[in-house]
Amino acid sequence: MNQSKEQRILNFVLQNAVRGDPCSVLDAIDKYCSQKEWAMNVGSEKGVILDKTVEEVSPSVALELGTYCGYSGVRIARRLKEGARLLTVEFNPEFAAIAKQMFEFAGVQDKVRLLEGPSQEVIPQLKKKYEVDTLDFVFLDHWKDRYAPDTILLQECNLLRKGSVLLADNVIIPGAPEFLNYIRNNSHFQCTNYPSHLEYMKAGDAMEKAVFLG
Ligand SMILES: Cc1ncnc2c1ncn2[C@@H]1O[C@H](/C=C/CNC(=O)c2cc(-c3ccc(F)cc3)cc(O)c2O)[C@@H](O)[C@H]1O
Ligand SMILES: [Mg+2]
Repeated sequence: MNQSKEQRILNFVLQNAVRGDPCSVLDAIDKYCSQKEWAMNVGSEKGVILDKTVEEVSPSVALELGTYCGYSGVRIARRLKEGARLLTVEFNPEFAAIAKQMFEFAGVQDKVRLLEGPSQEVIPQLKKKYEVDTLDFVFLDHWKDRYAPDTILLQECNLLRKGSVLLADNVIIPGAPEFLNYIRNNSHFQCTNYPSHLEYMKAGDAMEKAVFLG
């Protein structure tokens, strides 16, 4: 059976990056996906916005929705302080297996826990099953029509506290209009838009940051 694109990305990392060096893993993925096969990693340009937000928040507990191959999970984990952890949610078993190998090769596996399943099932389990009190940072990069319902679910599950930061990818391409409409018209959130470009392309994209005001 011929390999998937995601398997080819992982193989390129295993053959071209340095084990235990997260930056070399990110560089290898960006090199492969800009030169060989496009893939929906947040990429290096929007990745800098993600880096800066993680550094600014300095989260103890971070959540990512939509692990895919693990690119943004590695990007976030490499910036986490000692003892901090990233919970990342992925419902596609093949992608989850790829991402786990990506985290191990990058050497961030002790900071990252991959939770397999749909976000709408995993989020209500975070407090009891995964011992989460509240989330300091949430990166939304899964199906775009899930951003709004999952933001509502996070609130219903009391997982956000005053100052929790949400960062959403792709609010221009593919777009998340329902999410933008919800979050920008909600007095409990302070929103900031960060214009950028679609990963590995010239087309315009943007990220949206939303700080929960409690
Ligand atoms: C409810 C639920 N629960 C758990 N895992 C879930 C989940 N919903 C999705 N997932 C998982 O997350 C990833 C999905 C990511 C979706 N991202 C995009 O669709 C995306 C698309 C583009 C894009 C831009 C221009 C184009 F022409 C084509 C595509 C760029 C991007 O950056 C994207 O993120 C994928 O790994 C999927 O299995
Ligand atoms: Mg994305």
